[in-house]
Amino acid sequence: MRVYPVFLNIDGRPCLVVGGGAIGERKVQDLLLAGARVSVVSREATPTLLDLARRGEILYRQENFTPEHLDGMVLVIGATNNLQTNREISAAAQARGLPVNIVDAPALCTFIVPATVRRGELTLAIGTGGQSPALAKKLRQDLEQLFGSEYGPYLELLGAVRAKVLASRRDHPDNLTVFTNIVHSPLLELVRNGDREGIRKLLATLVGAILPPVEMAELQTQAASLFTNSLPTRL
Ligand SMILES: C[C@@]1(CC(=O)O)C2=NC(=C\c3[nH]c(c(CCC(=O)O)c3CC(=O)O)Cc3[nH]c(c(CC(=O)O)c3CCC(=O)O)/C=C3\N/C(=C\2)[C@@H](CCC(=O)O)[C@]3(C)CC(=O)O)/[C@H]1CCC(=O)O
Ligand SMILES: NC(=O)c1ccc[n+]([C@@H]2O[C@H](COP(=O)([O-])OP(=O)(O)OC[C@H]3O[C@@H](n4cnc5c(N)ncnc54)[C@H](O)[C@@H]3O)[C@@H](O)[C@H]2O)c1
Repeated sequence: MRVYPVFLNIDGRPCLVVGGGAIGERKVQDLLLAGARVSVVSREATPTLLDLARRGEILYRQENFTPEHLDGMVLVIGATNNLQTNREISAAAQARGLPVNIVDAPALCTFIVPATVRRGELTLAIGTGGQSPALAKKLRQDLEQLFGSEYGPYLELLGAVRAKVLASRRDHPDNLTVFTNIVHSPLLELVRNGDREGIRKLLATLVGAILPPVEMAELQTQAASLFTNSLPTRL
C-alpha cells in the first residue's frame, strides 16, 4: 500500500472511536495523547475506558453505531468486532469526507495508524505499508531502547535556542550552520547526564556570540529550569 505520512493536528477536536474493546482502548489512548476530545460509542467498554469516562476524560455512549454519531467529528476509528458494522462506519465516514481507520482492515481505511514512540515533542512513527504490523511493533520496541526519555527535555532546549536565534536574526544565512552544529554537539549527552554546568558552558560557546546578553541570560534560565521543573511531566 502506498502511503503519504502526515502528523495530524487534532488538539481539542472531536474524534470518534467505535468499539470499546482492547484495540479501541489503545486507539483512545493515542488520540488522548494528541489532545483530541474523544467520544467512544460501544455496547461494552473496557474498565480503563469506563474509568476515563467517569473522570470526564472521554465521552462514552453505550449504544450501537449509527451514522449520526459522526456529527461534528473530524476523525473516525472503527474498532468493533463486527465486519458489517466496520463496513458501515467506513462507508458513512467516507460519504461525509471524514478520515477513517478501521482497525485491521486496510481496504476500509483512508488512513492507517503507525506504531509510535513519543518523547516529549519527538514523535517517531513506523509504517510498513500494512505488510507487517508485527514488524512495526518490533521496530517501535527497538527504537524505544535507542531513544531515551532525555529526548523530551533535549528537544525542548533545541526549540528554545532556535526560537531565540530566529527572534534575534531571522533569515540570517548562518542560522542553518548554528542549528546543525548544535545537534552535532555533545548537548544530548549533557542533558542525559543532567550536567547543568556543561550545558551552560556549551550554550555560551554555541550561541553566546549571536544572542544579545539579555536573550542569552533568558535562555540559560530556561535551560536550568529543565532540571528544576518536575521532569516526569515532560518526559
Ligand atoms: C502499528 C499498529 C498501530 C495501532 O494499531 O495502534 C497497527 N497494528 C498494530 C499491531 C498489530 N496488528 C495486528 C497484529 C498481529 C500480528 C500481525 O498480524 O502482524 C499486531 C501485533 C500485535 O498485536 O502484537 C493484526 C493486523 N493488523 C492489520 C491486519 C489486517 C491486514 O494486514 O490485512 C491484521 C491481521 C488481523 C487478522 O489476523 O485478521 C492491519 C493494520 N494494522 C496497522 C497498525 C495498520 C498497518 C500499519 C503498518 O504496518 O504500516 C493496518 C493496515 C490498519 C490499521 O489498523 O491501522 C499496531 C502496533 C502498535 C504497537 O505496539 O506499537
Ligand atoms: N485484540 C487483539 O489483539 C486483536 C488482534 C488482531 C485483530 N483484532 C481485531 O480488532 C477488532 C477489535 O478487537 P478487540 O479485541 O478490541 O475486540 P472486542 O471484541 O474486545 O471489542 C469490540 C467492541 O466493539 C463493540 N461493538 C460491536 N458491535 C458494535 C456496534 N454495532 N456498535 C458499537 N459497538 C459495537 C463491542 O461491544 C465491543 O466492546 C476485532 O475485529 C478483532 O478481531 C484484535
